[in-house]
Amino acid sequence: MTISPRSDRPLDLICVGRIQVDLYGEQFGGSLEDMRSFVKLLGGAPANIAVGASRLGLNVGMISRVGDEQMGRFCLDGLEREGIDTSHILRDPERLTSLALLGVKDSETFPLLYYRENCADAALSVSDIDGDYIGSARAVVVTGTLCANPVTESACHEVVRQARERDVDVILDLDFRPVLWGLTGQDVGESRFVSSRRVTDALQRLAPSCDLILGTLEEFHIGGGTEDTLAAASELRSMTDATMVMKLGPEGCAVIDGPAPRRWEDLAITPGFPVEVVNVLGAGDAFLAGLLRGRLKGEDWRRSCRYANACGAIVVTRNSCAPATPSWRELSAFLDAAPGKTAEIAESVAFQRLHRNTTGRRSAETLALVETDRGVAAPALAETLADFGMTISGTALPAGIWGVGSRQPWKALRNQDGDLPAFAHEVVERLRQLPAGLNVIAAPAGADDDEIRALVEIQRGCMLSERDFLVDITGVGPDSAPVLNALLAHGVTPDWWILPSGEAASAPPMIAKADPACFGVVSDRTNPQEFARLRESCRAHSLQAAPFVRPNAS
Ligand SMILES: Nc1ncnc2c1ncn2[C@@H]1O[C@H](COP(=O)(O)OP(=O)(O)O)[C@@H](O)[C@H]1O
Ligand SMILES: O=C(O)C[C@@H](O)[C@H](O)C(=O)COP(=O)(O)O
Repeated sequence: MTISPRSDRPLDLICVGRIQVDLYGEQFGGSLEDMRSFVKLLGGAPANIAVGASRLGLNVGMISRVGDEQMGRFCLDGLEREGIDTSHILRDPERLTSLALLGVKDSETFPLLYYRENCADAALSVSDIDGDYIGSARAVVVTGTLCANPVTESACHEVVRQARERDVDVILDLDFRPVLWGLTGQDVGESRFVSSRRVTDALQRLAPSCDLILGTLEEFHIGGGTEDTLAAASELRSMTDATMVMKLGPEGCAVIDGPAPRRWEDLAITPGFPVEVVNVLGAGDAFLAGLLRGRLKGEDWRRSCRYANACGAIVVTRNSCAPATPSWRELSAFLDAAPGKTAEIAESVAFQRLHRNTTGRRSAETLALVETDRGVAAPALAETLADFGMTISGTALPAGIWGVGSRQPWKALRNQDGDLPAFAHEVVERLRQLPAGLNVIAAPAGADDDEIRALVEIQRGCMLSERDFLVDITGVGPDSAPVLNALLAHGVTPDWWILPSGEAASAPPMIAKADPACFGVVSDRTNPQEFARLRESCRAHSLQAAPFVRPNAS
């Protein structure tokens, strides 16, 4: 694959093909029949690749279709929040967005059940392909599954034709899912290989037009039409000059840039990173994102393969696909780990927070905190606040909003039942049941043992339910610095700190030192000079500064 010098093009990459909702089983160790609850995530291999590449700093767009309904909007919204250009994803008024149900049955079985009958992305057709859009990118990714139906196969060939005409690199992820070709029963969607001449022929029609072809061993077998891996590579080589990359699971990967090797010993393998496997689904998509981050930013194959292996390894340690893919900061931290320490790093809380706080997050501009007292939250106000955090009492409020803390209720609650950590535990349970978009503010009275334990517990709950956690120490008295220090020292590391304006400017160095993944500081901006000092101090420590909004001030 040559690196296109056309860096003037607005997009680095366009991914073409399925966008779907992944419904991920939340219980480990059961079959899909026994699964009791599912979490809804963005999915579909090309969408996963797009998310991964965007998180690593590439400019990415997609060509596909989603249904013009709630699930389609969920996918578009997710892609947009990841910074992906969705201008060429059609909203199909007649078809539904596809779904996949996934789970972890045991350490080697990851059931996958597709709901794709007449789905929106399987109707992507030639007339949806805009040559100028393709020409705005340096590379396009197509996947073998596009060839599984005649409509998307024609669209795929049109993408490739337009790309060739416009000097855009063509990347083919062989991506073989036998069930999507009707080669297995619906109940074994996870099956990775069934020999089929029809599939081999379809992939071989694409191969000559590609610059880069990727696949697992099974995917090379189907692409080459033989289960002898080296013979398959040689067969593909006889019809394409593309660089070929073989994904080898935990072993890493191999690049075949010239003639196919005759012996295994001649394969140039870049070794993988040892990690504890939770779920292998999505590894290949993250792998390709990492590989492209390397190649499209001018790195050599060796380094690009290291990026790719690291991305794949990180994803297998997590129980999701697109949401699990790492940011550039995460990938860099993983690569900096001492040899033999990668498994430890991947599992550390600090690494998980770095992931959370460097992926798909809101910026200070969109974080508004409204100060309100207990009882003030009228339904209308509550509705406006649905997306933001509130300091409110621990009781249910109108419009389904439920928060934690506020100065006196925090204390009152402890006095009421005498056990603050137990209350915090209850909060964690409740958080799982609340809709996305509600964040949590806790306002401790100080930093005693009970409070610290409660804050750490709620922090864990926020992480699990993907909510921002804010700790408000504006009420702790005139000098909040010792409280801030004590909380940080005991592992209270919220996404945002809410600090009194007079002292806020001195806090960022302390926070950044103890918790480099912190998102920022929220403070009152009634004194513009103090707020400006805070902003400056935050900027110097890679933190954001966000203002309070007072309800009567807007
Ligand atoms: N168990 C593992 N340990 C470490 N890295 C892995 C593991 N499984 C996969 N990877 C990484 O992810 C890449 C893709 O995984 P693989 O299972 O080969 O492909 P796919 O997900 O497409 O089936 C591998 O080449 C490797 O870099
Ligand atoms: O696109 C699919 O086939 C399923 C995806 O939604 C899911 O995210 C996934 O399983 C991707 O896994 P991979 O093909 O193993 O990378």
